[in-house]
Amino acid sequence: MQQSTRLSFWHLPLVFYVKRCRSGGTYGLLWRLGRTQFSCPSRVLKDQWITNLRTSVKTHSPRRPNRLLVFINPFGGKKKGRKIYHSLVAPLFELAGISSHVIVTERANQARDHLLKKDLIGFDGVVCVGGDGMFSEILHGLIGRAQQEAGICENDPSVTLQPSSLHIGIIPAGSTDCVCYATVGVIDPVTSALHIVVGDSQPLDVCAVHQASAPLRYSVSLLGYGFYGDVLAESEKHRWMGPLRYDFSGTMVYLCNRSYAGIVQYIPADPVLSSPRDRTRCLSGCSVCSRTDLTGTSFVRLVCLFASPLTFPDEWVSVEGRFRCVSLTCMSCACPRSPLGLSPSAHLADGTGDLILVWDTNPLGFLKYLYRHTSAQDQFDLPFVEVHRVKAVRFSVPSSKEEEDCEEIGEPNKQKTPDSFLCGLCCSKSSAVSVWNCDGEILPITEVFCRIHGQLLHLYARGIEDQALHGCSVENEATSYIN
Ligand SMILES: CCCCCCCCCCCCC/C=C/[C@@H](O)[C@H](CO)NC(=O)CCCCCCCCCCCCCCC
Ligand SMILES: Nc1ncnc2c1ncn2[C@@H]1O[C@H](COP(=O)(O)OP(=O)(O)OP(=O)(O)O)[C@@H](O)[C@H]1O
Ligand SMILES: [Ca+2]
Repeated sequence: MQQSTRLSFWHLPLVFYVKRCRSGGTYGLLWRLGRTQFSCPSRVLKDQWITNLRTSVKTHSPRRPNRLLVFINPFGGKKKGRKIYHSLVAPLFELAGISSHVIVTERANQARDHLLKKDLIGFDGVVCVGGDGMFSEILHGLIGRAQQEAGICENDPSVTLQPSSLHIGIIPAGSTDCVCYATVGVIDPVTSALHIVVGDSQPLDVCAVHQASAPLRYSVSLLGYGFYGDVLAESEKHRWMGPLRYDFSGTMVYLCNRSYAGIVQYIPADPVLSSPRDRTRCLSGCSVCSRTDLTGTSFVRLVCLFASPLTFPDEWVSVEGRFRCVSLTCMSCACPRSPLGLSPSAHLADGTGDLILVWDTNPLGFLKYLYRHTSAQDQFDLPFVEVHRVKAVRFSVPSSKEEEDCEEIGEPNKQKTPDSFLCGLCCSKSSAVSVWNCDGEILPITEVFCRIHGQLLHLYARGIEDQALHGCSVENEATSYIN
């Protein structure tokens, strides 16, 4: 059809562009393909128009991809990855002249292994069709590959990791799609595909999670111990429920009313630059992220501290007690379930993470904390919740002796709640330790050392757009055109 348009109406070239539309929420805009036809009195003038348009598109968006490697997880979310890609995304790539090599995965970790081992020459970026788990595979593959190529030992917490040269595009087709929501503002495959087409670039902080006896992991969204670890572990038993498994497991785990002992040590970030309670939001063009100085961390000190965190007590803050949950997030973690996220003022690319400590409390208090994630009410304005902007975190479990001592002296978090007020409903016994939820993957260990690496990844995105700044269809961007 496009071909016949081209032959019969050469004097009526079609220009495609992006138009913005409001989404249902306060932030985030949907992008749609707009088209406009104009008339040209002569072929010569039409050719001039086309040449000039092509040149200006190239100049204004130098990162537009030509060739993409696409991984589709056919089992993510509601199992619609393949359909979403072929019906909504592939036609846009074709229109924009992007060629793609598509791999529908047949097993978990296939995408990661491919990125670690196979030839990637000629690709400008990698597209992930799936959820946060699939994104995590791609993130591990690309970061691992970049370190291999640079000859860097990624397990060494003192080294500066090398960013990957390939951008990642996320086409949301998972259960939570937190990374997509927190970087684009909407869960919409067409919007995400158009951000890829125009070659947007959004840097992203990555948290390296070092464990003594297990391989290094990376996290960009939630690294959570306690409640979120337990919810994930429980939800794996109910995968067949699809996205609903999290609500079901969340309720079950909530009813178990667990808390866990822990020692949390952290290096605070510079409080002059920003604060997790400053009520700002990291939006497209964020000034905090663009001012980020990635050279500021003292790496020598970090490595010493990994070996023995008490070496430099002036930099490390240490707290100990019983926690409902300990969460570390490099971004807001906004998602449809929690539109402002776990830490609404967190920044995508400022080189810091937000450490949220929810001390043990009564069941109603914890419910209040959880419920506030669904509204604009401040979830940090509760006496048993603390939040700190940090550069590194170390978590360990006190020995039983230490734990007894801690209970005797009465820690800030004080009164011990009963182990479980509905014990037996979801668990046969309550465990002394939880697991970590690392972006939706279970880490069955307790002791971790985490370091935030600023802007280690780049996405085809531009951060959440503020609806107040961009009215519907006000600013448009050329995507492509057909003559
Ligand atoms: C009363 C309503 C409370 C609603 C509380 C909503 C809190 C939602 C916070 C979501 C934070 C998501 C962070 C993203 C993490 C991703 O890297 C990861 C991989 O996709 N997703 C999960 O681990 C998936 C984690 C999903 C956690 C869902 C927790 C649901 C809790 C429900 C508790 C209900 C209590 C009812 C009591 C009667
Ligand atoms: N072909 C496959 N078969 C089985 N598992 C796969 C396959 N391809 C990828 N996976 C794994 O499936 C896991 C979940 O996928 P994905 O993240 O896409 O969906 P989800 O879990 O429903 O969504 P979310 O992570 O957003 O909650 C990923 O950890 C990934 O490693
Ligand atoms: Ca950050």
